[in-house]
Amino acid sequence: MLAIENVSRTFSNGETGFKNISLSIQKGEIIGILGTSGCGKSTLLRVLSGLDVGFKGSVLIDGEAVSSVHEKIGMIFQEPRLLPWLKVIENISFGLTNDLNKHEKASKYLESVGLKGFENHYPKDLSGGMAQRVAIARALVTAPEILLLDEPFSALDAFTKMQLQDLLFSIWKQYESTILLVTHDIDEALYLCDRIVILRGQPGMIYSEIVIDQPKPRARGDAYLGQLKDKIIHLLDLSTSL
Ligand SMILES: Nc1ncnc2c1ncn2[C@@H]1O[C@H](COP(=O)(O)OP(=O)(O)OP(=O)(O)O)[C@@H](O)[C@H]1O
Repeated sequence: MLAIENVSRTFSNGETGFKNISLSIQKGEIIGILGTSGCGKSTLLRVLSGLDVGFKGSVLIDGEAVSSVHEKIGMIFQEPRLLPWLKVIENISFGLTNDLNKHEKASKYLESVGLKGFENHYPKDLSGGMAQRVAIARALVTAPEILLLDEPFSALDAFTKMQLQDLLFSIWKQYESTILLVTHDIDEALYLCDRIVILRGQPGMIYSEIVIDQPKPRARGDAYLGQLKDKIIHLLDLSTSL
């Protein structure tokens, strides 16, 4: 379980990324974080990942405080961030320094993201969607219990995006990962998440939380999800009066 208790992050220049965030996330839950630009979503993920430890409050994984990068956490960013001089398989196994089975493990996750046969390609020879699949495999190879995703599909075309959303769903089913998904895409959050947390303000605070009590996999374009989308647009204060 991931417990976030009254966490705030203020930077040395006095800027506050977000404040007073408390959330309790159960194993296997998929939580969406939605909020307009600048409300602190990326800052929150950096804090949860252990990359940014200058926060107030507490972040606990299974009761243990996060105070540095944590082996139970895997992170996926908007861009794949692959090492261009390494082959696909080497990019995936990069974090498994002393693991004798690193090649086998990397091959397994390469296959789970649908890239069998691309082991020896270099990042420059991959499409954006393929590169992001490699980034997903690289995050999975250390078998993290919690996956933090920061707008992972926002740079991709609509079709690739849908394919990778389905890939994320199948990974969640297979590995029972706990997932925190920061996204600007309300449809994506409604398609994948059990709960959506809405941040508002600058600094961002939790404004609302919506539970999506619909079994997964869900149908894209479902009428009930459409109603929830309208509600979320309202909660985010995005609707314009014409
Ligand atoms: N290292 C930093 N130093 C100072 N201020 C920062 C730093 N990182 C983030 N901020 C500030 O914290 C606030 C939240 O930024 P953050 O990038 O987390 O927002 P976001 O919700 O992820 O935005 P977006 O949706 O545009 O990616 C912003 O006002 C930003 O300027």
